Amino acid sequence: MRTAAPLPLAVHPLTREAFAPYGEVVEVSDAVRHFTINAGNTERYHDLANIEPGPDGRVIVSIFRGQPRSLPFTVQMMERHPLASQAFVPMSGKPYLVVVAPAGAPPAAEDLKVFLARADQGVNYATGVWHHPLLALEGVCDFLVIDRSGPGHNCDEVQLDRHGVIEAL
Ligand SMILES: NC(=O)N[C@@H](O)C(=O)O
Ligand code: NI
Repeated sequence: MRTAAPLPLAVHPLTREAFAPYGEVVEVSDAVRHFTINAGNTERYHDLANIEPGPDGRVIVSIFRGQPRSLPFTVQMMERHPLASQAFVPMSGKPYLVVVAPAGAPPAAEDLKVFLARADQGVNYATGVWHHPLLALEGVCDFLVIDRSGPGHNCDEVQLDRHGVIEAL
């Protein structure tokens, strides 16, 4: 059977509103609740992400050191964590790519949404949201990762029938 050519995927700027169907954006913003603490020294941007450890789960904090991806990048697979959320907060001062699809049935290439995240934006994938594994850019990058430790299977992977391709930023 002839395999369809990969579907070109547009790259969108990451905003809280656009990412809302997939989870939260962790960033400084006047649109989020914030207040001054520490005798005026510090501004607290409060409660930015819904961290869900899931049944019998424990929230853990890890660091992922990702090798940079090169463009064009072909999206061949997606994964989800059916039990818990997963957050990535960049630590290396570089942008990165986020590829997501709504929770539920395994996605087709047409369901994929690509965001370019700035170096000062983290993301929290809500439980079950399909996403591509870490897509670092420009160099080796560290990310603080907040996700789950606990019993049960918490990572489903699917191969896409039709691939997507991110040609350029
Ligand atoms: N496998 C693993 O912990 N990493 C993925 O979940 C990912 O989203 O990068
Ligand atoms: Ni993941």
